[in-house]
Order: sequence, then structure tokens, then C-alpha cells
Amino acid sequence: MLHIDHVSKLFNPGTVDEKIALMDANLTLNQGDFVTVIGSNGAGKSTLMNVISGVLRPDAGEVRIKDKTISGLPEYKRSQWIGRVFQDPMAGTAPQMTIEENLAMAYRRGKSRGLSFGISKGTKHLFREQLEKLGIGLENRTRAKVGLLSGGERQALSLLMATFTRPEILLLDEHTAALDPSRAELITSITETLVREMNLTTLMVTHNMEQAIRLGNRLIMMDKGRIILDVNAERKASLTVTELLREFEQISGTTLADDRVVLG
Ligand SMILES: Nc1ncnc2c1ncn2[C@@H]1O[C@H](COP(=O)(O)OP(=O)(O)OP(=O)(O)O)[C@@H](O)[C@H]1O
Repeated sequence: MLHIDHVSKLFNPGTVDEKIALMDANLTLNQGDFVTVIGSNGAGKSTLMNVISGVLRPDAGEVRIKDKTISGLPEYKRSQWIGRVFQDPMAGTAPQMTIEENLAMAYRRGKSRGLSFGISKGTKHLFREQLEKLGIGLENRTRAKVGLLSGGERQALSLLMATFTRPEILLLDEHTAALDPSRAELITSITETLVREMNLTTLMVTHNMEQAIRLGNRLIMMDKGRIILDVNAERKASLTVTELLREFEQISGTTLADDRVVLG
């Protein structure tokens, strides 16, 4: 489904500020894989997401989705295959537009029709149905400006928008990190439901070790631009946070330096 083959990305090469963000990274995701991603500060997690989504071009290597090479395609052309939710609740939605208009934008993503905002009755009905599934009452506020929603409500809407057209890949970039614990739990549970119901192939960066172990069917650990550990579902089922951190130390030779780490 998703193939990352020998991907490297250097920032400021040949200068004193040279930073290795990805170094010969390799990863294959199968259809329906839900993979959590952890790692130390600057390990390359966001760069990996940016290379997949097309925000960044790798210096070497190739990204393929369903055997189509997408490394050279710009971000907007990949958006029909890739849904993404960011840490910042302000990032995924247009605050001046209503919930309905934001959904219409997501609905049209990848379609060749123009940006006319006429929304048919049938489409409105579909939007309400989808919003209802979130279970937070947004279906009764379809005309509300998105800028007026709380952070948690916006992340729920962002998730819905990112998954609306059933993307081949869903990228979740610390999407619960800016929320308070109860809201983060709500968004996590909505994520689990959407991913399961649509069988979405998902990569989720998290600093919450307990969550990284509990969610999904695979866990990968990154360090210094490399994927240093790939844990399968069976192993994950009995893994503890202590064991995970010990494993990191053994492989990388250092302790996990993550200033945002949440142990559980
Ligand atoms: N635009 C950029 N210009 C220069 N260096 C960058 C840029 N983006 C990332 N880097 C560097 O590349 C490396 C990988 O960064 P990246 O943001 O991918 O790590 P991360 O694992 O997401 O880190 P964190 O968990 O701290 O957010 C770091 O050393 C970072 O400083």
C-alpha cells in the first residue's frame, strides 16, 4: 500500500547547520495498518509525514502509494490519496467558513469540479449524518463558523474532513497533543472508530507511550532519521512502557530524549 524506500532528507547540507532529518528510511504499510510512531526530539517523525504528504521532497529515495510513485507530485495532487490532521486545531479547517462549507471543501477534494459552494440537499443530509457519527452535536451547528468551535470540536471536524473521501493514507501528526486530557481521549476514540470503520491505513505520531502501545496494530520507533524498531500487534499486546523505553535505550544507545513524552 505505502512504500517508503531508502528515503533521506538533509536540511542545510554542507553547512554548520546541517541536520539529518531522514537517513535511508524504509517502511512498508499494508492496507489497514494502523501504525503509531514514537521517537526522540528531532528523530524525523514530522519530516516523514511531510515527505509522504508532499510538503517536502526527499533528497533520495522514493514514496509509493499502491505502486504509484508519488515522490515528484506536489501536495495538492496527493491530497486525493492522503488525509492529514495536524497538532494545531487551527491548521486543518477554514475558520471564517461554516462547518458545512468546510465539509463541502473536503468533499470536493481531488474532484475536478470548481469551487462553487452550492451544496445540494442530499449532500447536506450526508454531512449531517457524518457529523452525527462524531457524537458531539456538531450536526446541529452546521451553519456555525468553524472559528467559534473549541479545539476538540475542531479536531473532530478536521478528522472527519481528512477521512471524508476515504483516503488511501491517513496521517495524524500529534493530533491530540494540544488538547486537554478528556478532549484528547474523545478525539482518540473518534479516531479509533473512523479508522476501524473505514479500514484506513494510518500513521499516527504520538508522544504518549501508553497510547502508542494501546492503539493500532503496529508501532515504529524513530531515532536520528532512521526507523529503529517495528513492533507487530502480537508483541505490542504484551508490551509495557518500561519495556518500550528499555528497548529504545538498547537499540539507540541513549535514553529517549523527548521533552513532550507522556508515559501513560
Ligand atoms: N525546515 C527545517 N529546516 C532545518 N532543519 C529542520 C527543518 N525541519 C526539521 N529540521 C530538522 O530535522 C530534524 C528532524 O526534525 P523533525 O521535525 O522531523 O523531528 P521530529 O521527530 O518530528 O521532532 P519533534 O518530536 O521534536 O517534533 C531535526 O534535527 C530538525 O531540527
